[in-house]
Amino acid sequence: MKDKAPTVRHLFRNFWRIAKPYWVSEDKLYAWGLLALVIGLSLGIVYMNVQFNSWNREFYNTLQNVDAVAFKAALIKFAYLAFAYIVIAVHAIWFQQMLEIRWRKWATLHYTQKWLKENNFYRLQLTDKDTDNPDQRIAEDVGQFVSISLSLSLGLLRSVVTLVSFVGILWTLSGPLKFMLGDTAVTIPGYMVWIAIIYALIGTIITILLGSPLVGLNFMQQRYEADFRFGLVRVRENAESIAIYGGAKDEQERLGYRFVNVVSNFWSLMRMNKRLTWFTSFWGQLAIIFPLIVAAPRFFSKEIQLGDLMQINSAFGQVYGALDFIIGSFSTLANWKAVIDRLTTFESSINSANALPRITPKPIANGLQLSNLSVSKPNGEVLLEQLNFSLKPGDSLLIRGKSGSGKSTLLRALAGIWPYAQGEYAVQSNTTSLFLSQKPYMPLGSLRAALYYPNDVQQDDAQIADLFALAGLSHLMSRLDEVDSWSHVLSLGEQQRIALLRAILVKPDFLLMDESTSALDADGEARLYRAVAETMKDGVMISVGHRSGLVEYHQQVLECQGQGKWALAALN
Ligand SMILES: Nc1ncnc2c1ncn2[C@@H]1O[C@H](COP(=O)(O)OP(=O)(O)OP(=O)(O)O)[C@@H](O)[C@H]1O
Repeated sequence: MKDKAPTVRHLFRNFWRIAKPYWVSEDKLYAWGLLALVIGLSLGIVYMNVQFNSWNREFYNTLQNVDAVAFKAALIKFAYLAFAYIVIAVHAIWFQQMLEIRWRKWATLHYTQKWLKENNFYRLQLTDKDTDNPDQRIAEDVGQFVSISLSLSLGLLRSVVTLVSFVGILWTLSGPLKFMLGDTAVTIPGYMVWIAIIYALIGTIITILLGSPLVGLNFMQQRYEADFRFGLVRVRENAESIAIYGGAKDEQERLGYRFVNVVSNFWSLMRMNKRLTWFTSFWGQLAIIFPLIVAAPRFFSKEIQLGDLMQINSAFGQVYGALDFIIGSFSTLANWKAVIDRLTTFESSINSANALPRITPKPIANGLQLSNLSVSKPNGEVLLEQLNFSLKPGDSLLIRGKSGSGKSTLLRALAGIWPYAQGEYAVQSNTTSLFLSQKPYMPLGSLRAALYYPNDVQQDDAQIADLFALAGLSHLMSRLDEVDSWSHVLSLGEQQRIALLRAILVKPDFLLMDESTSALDADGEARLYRAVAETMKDGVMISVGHRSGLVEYHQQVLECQGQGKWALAALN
């Protein structure tokens, strides 16, 4: 686990690297079209604000002139303006959210595919040093990235356009400020504009100084939250083992440690936010009254009317509001940077997982053939050195040896998922293979789906009934289409029997079994092995197992002797 946020110098380059795939994807016409629409509506809102601003002058002048007719007309005008504003504002949000969900949908699919592609999710566990909790990256960060990117960029655009529009208005309205500096007469044209800029600049600088620690703290908060959640998920997934060990107290402590991080980091966030809010609220409140104070002398000297004063006030508010955008969204900006950092790390972790070597099997006419294949641990320690053997359809091999000698790892290499292997591996092309591990995988869904996983479900109930009878699972026949969490409901032995039946139903060309009958009694194992061996009589069957009973179903044995050594012998 890393302890501090990575420093991403090229924030915008990283942003574009993450964002670009969508904006050049097959959805690009829709994406750019919606963006143009949202930009148009945002500009419409600025236009309406300009209208409201000049309405201010008209309206307040009717009050100063005590003109009831003009007052009524101004109210009617307000109703039109307000209606148009509401329609534009509603649709601006609507289309922005439409763009947001399309982009998120696309990006989530993109990341899920990238993560699942070519076993990257598995390889990530082997290489992963930087990326914690890929599930959170995909489920939360992608959504946040899209939503913050849109709101920030559109907010920025709106602020710039507001600024450009209202600086002109404020310049014209505010008039020059004239005063004497010693003997010299000084004139500052459009002085309210300068005041607004200085006011916002001071605010921004102080906010940046106060708010900068928020970037790192937000990053760490997300990480601690995810670590804590992961801890809870582990307890749920290993509920039985923890209960049997009586490990609840220990787990409570572990979860407590993880949650302490969540709480203490949150306190730091609170302190930073408090410091920041003291200032931003003070500055925001001052902004309401400040322009009135600064412009009041010209009102009292009758240079401007009440309407002008109010219009100046509203224009100052717009200019300051636009400049204030960065101030107000400082924590969002910090959050955005943190999300980009996390997605960038995730993306590069997937890339490095993807870049791990792959052993690409060469095609041969039939069976499989290993020539000088060496299998190692991730740290380079050799488990099996220069393996040479070949198996033809109808052959079967039993792999034995002491614990830790590399039996499972060899099966992983043969299944094509272990990256740390060198040498030649040739295999018949266009074949199907099935890997059964000691703890079979039961997908979420019906028992029937689990039985055929990962192939298409068939409806051959007569065959399933025969197989269930053979495996002693007839009591499950009536629950075939029931959806349940089968990995928790079924005993390990039952799950292993389901997995073996899967091999019979799927009838692969290559069957790799890693102690997949370890939880069965000797009789059950013999019955099922016989049926599996019969199914595999035209395929290749490779088993890892310790039990002597397994010898009967295999023709050859590979003894893994540790430190790279091995020996191959014929059985029977
Ligand atoms: N993902 C991994 N990362 C690091 N080391 C690993 C990984 N997987 C396996 N190893 C190491 O490789 C060695 C061989 O493991 P493997 O599971 O192949 O042994 P095995 O012979 O099948 O043992 P057992 O009979 O106990 O199942 C072990 O020392 C193990 O710690």
